[in-house]
Amino acid sequence: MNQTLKLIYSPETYEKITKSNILIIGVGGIGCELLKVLTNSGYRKMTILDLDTIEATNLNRQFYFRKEHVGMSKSLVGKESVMRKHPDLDITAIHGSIFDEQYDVEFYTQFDFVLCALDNALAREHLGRMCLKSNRIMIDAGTGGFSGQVNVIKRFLHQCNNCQPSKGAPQFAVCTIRASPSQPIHCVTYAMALYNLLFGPLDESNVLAGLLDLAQIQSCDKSDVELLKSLGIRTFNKLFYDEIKQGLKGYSKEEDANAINQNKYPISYEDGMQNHEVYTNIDQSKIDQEDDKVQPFSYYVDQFVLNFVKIMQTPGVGSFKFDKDDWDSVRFVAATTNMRTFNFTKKFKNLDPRLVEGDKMKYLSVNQVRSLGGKIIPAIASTNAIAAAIQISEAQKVLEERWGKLRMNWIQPTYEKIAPTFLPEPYNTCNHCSHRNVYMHIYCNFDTTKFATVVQLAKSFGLNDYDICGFSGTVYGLNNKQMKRDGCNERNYNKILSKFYQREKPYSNLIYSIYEQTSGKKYYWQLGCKYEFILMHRPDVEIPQISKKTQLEDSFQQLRTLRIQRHEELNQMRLSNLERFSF
Ligand SMILES: Nc1ncnc2c1ncn2[C@@H]1O[C@H](COP(=O)(O)OP(=O)(O)OP(=O)(O)O)[C@@H](O)[C@H]1O
Ligand SMILES: [Zn+2]
Repeated sequence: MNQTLKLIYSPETYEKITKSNILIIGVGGIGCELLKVLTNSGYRKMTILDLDTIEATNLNRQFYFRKEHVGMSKSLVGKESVMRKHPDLDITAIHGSIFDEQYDVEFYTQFDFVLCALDNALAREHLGRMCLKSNRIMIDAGTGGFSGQVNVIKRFLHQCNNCQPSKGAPQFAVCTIRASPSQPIHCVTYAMALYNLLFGPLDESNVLAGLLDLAQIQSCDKSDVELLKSLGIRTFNKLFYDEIKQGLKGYSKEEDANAINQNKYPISYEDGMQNHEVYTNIDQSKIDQEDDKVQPFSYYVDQFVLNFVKIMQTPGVGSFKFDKDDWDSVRFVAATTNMRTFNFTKKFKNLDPRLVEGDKMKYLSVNQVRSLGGKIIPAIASTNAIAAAIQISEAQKVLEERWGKLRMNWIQPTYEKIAPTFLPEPYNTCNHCSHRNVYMHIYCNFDTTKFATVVQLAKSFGLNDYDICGFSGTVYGLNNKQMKRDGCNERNYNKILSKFYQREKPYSNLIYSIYEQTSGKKYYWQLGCKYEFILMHRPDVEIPQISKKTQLEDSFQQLRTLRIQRHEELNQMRLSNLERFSF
């Protein structure tokens, strides 16, 4: 036993630490700090997962990465760097997204707990749900500037991140031109850096430095509008067509380049302008109001070049910095943001952006871009270090099973302190983590009951849109398009329930859940508008039995009331969310 650690931990705790197997999601600012502290605190076995590659902008605080690593996988380089110092550790590095299907409930159950070091709400929510489903404790951290928060979620004990929809405008850590932008904010950051590069002073640290031949752009005759326009078009094609087509610079690893290639869509100025007539009706005298709307795609293609010309002709060009009160710069940045979004929009089908509803990435209006651009705040390395240290101290409580000692911790710059507070209990109508979401228990013999019986049962409850889920995912989805298309429903209909659990006999605590969904739309599901029935294995019960039969009517009454309340809340929330973002 390491002598220093012996002074810190009791022998029992030390043993638990050395034997634990943990999952770390995100190897960014907080993730690197976590790795450092964990590996110096006796933890030996861990899996680290990150989807991204290293950017030049990460180097100032993500200290496991060096200049020569730019373009390489964060998790793989992270592992290599740590193992150089601690060669005997057992670290698995995964270059992938937690949204990937293979990271199912079964994947999570191999770990003792999960440390979350993510930078976006969508991924965090997903992780939260997976931890709830797999009954794994999630220790989550987030920072923004000098503020931060560390939160612990143990199922049924603490509020989950669906309990209360987040209020207030989110802020973003200094972001970055990410190799694979997954949120509008990443595209906005790129666009702002591009503005500063093209029209600002020479700045070696600009993350896009070296991307364009600036000498040619800056030395051109600014009174020649036609020349400026052709330069604008050439710049457009270079950025959004050539660069994207070639594969991103710095991708040394072949598989990275391939993975990215599949999700990239080059767009040339000429193609982008194809539907140009769509927007010629826009009343230029009401351009301010037009800035509130998401315009057709070609509008932004045109705006890129128009504003390029305009800015190039503005006296003082060469010393500009993105300013959210300067409308030419805002419109240029909005146009760039949307082009970049196009480049990385995965399911793009049509030039009209309004047809890509439901896609994670959508186009933004000029005003939305302006508002996002104003909210970017810098990432501070020491805040990340504090957050990671708190996470690890909470982790120790988890291993020691001191549940009552777990805390929500606020890092508050104003008061120069870390404020631990009690973790709130589950919101009693939360359909994800509250006990109340389990409205009924149904006992049946998994070895004899078929999914057909469960389907009949669900029908008799009056459910008309539901999924039956086992530990490792959906087995039967009544309206699940993919399951229907792949013939899964048909195939599974006559199978017995134990079919999906055969590796795990005896199945004493295995369950299936029936989730009712009030709408197939993703945001409803995310906000918890679903009702849950739990099927449990009882070898002696041949005909499925409902455990709380007498409360059946009550349960439905509750469901109905909840449904009405939820719909009202949802509608309000959805509207205000949609106004802010178009995720
Ligand atoms: N779905 C996901 N799956 C896996 N990792 C993710 C996912 N979403 C985000 N991440 C990772 O979480 C990490 C968050 O780290 P951090 O907040 O430091 O962001 P960053 O992109 O490295 O830096 P910046 O502050 O410049 O945005 C990133 O490395 C990012 O790749
Ligand atoms: Zn909850």
